[in-house]
This record gives sequence, C-alpha cells and structure tokens, in this order.
Amino acid sequence: MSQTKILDGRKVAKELEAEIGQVVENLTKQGITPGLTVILVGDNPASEIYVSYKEKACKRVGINSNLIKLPAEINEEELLGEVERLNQDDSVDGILVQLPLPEHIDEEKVINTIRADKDVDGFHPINIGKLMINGSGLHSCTPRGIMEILHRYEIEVEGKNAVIIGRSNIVGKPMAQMLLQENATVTICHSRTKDLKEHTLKADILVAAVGRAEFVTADMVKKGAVIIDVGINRTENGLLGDVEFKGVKEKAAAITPVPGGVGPMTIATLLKNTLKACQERRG
Ligand SMILES: Nc1nc(=O)c2c([nH]1)NC[C@@H]1CN(c3ccc(C(=O)N[C@@H](CCC(=O)O)C(=O)O)cc3)C=[N+]21
Repeated sequence: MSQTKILDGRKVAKELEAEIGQVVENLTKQGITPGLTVILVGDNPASEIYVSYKEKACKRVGINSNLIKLPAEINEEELLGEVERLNQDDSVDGILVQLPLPEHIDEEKVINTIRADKDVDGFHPINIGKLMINGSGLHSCTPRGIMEILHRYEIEVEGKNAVIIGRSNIVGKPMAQMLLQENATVTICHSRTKDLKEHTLKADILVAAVGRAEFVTADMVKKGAVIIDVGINRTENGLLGDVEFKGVKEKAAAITPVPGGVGPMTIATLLKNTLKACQERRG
C-alpha cells in the first residue's frame, strides 16, 4: 500500500489553461489577441508532434497561433531574416524556433536574434541573465512548469535539498536557479559526477533530466522524496521517463508520471509566457 501522491501535470495544466483563457478573453475584448508564431525547420517527426501540441493548446485558450514551416535546406541567413521579420511584427508576441535545428544552422545565433521580449522559450541570454539576477524576464518552460507543479501541490521548497541530474541550458541550469530563488539548497549532478548516488540519496526534491530511460532507480532515492521526471524517452517498451517509476514510487512521497507529468506543464507554461510577453509589450 503506497500513499504516494501522483503529481498530475495534466490536471495542473488544465487549471493553468483555464486561468490563461480568462485573461486572454479579457484582452481580446480590448482588441488585443496574444499571438504565438512557431518556426519549424525540416521534418523531424517528434518536432512535428510537439508543434501540433503547442498549436492545439493555443487554440484552447484563444491565443492566435501561426506555424511557419521551412525546408531543412534553408540557409542560416534566410532563417535569421524570418526571425527579424517576426521581431518587427507587432501582432507577434511570442516567437518559438523549434529545436533541434539542422546541423548547418547555428542554434545559438538564431536564439540570440529573437527579441528577448518575444522569447517565449526563455533561451535568450538576456532572459537567462534576468533569471539569474532577480527572477524577472521570460523563463524556460519546462523548469517553470515544474515550479508551478510544486506550488500547486504546496510542496515546500525553502530549505530543502534539491538535486538536479542534468545541466542543460534548457532544463538543468534554469531549474537550479529557480529552486535557488525559492531558497532550496541546490546541487547539480551530471555525467562526470562522482558517486551520483551519494548526492541523490540526500535529495528532498530530485529532478531527473538526463535523457536516459529509467536511469533513476529506487536505491538512489531517499524515502519521502519528491521526484520530478523530465525524461521523454521513446523506447521499444513505449514512452519512458528518466525514472524507474514503479520502484521509485514506492519510496517517494510524490512523483510525476510520464506521460502526464512535466510534458503538459511545458506546454501550459509556453501559453503563460506568450500571454506575459503580450501583456508586457502591448498590454
Ligand atoms: N524551442 C523549443 N521549445 C520547446 O519547448 C521544445 C523544443 N524546442 N524542442 C523539443 C522539446 C520537447 N518539448 C515537449 C513539449 C511537450 C511535451 C508533452 O506534452 N509531453 C506529453 C506527451 C508525451 C508524448 O506522448 O509525446 C507528456 O509528457 O505527457 C513533451 C516535450 C518541448 N520542446
């Protein structure tokens, strides 16, 4: 008998969407409808799916969504030109360039070209800097969505040992910063960490963002810990997280499932960022 709380990302995302929908409706009545433009380069099937989730979510809350599909062979200047055009289009509040981009295009250059106040992914250096300094600006959707789950389930962060496995610019690093902002004691572990388990066993909040199916096992987890699984691994056994759910669930106080955990919150936060970008630029 386990009384582990399943942290239901779909449910929280739905609540968040209802709140966003209200505000969008009010703005629309005033003649301002928030708009998100997604640029998709090439035909990566996973990217196509994620982009379709984003478009459907926009529709649910009344945000205008626009998809620009560009061929994989497009050159960098052309792509940058497209971004510049969107930077100047007043009806576009959020610009999202779906990653990964083809190898011949410099991702960093593309991200740096997006106007920071339209950067709804929160990847631009100005937004990263703002997050580091005082928590202002637009923030990366996945870690911000995770904070939203923690808040809505009233999981205390202050004073807790938070351990993150993974140091990407998109998840691990901003996650650490957000937890630090809320007064957790933060450890970032990664592929070169020695004695990983020594760290993870101390975690009151453990965030797994490694990209390896079922990497975190029950022996690595402290009893009563809160487990956040960022992994989306498509395997021959189906869609798996970075956490071995069945075993870890028995020890955890709370855990996010995959699917239905962090993923839906990433999308809901993208909507929230688009609304925020709209309000701050022309609200
Ligand atoms: N510029 C950019 N911004 C992104 O935010 C971005 C990106 N590029 N590239 C790819 C990743 C991945 N990503 C996900 C979004 C939603 C789910 C999601 O909704 N997952 C569901 C369904 C999972 C499934 O069946 O695929 C779930 O976990 O329940 C997953 C992953 C956003 N990404």
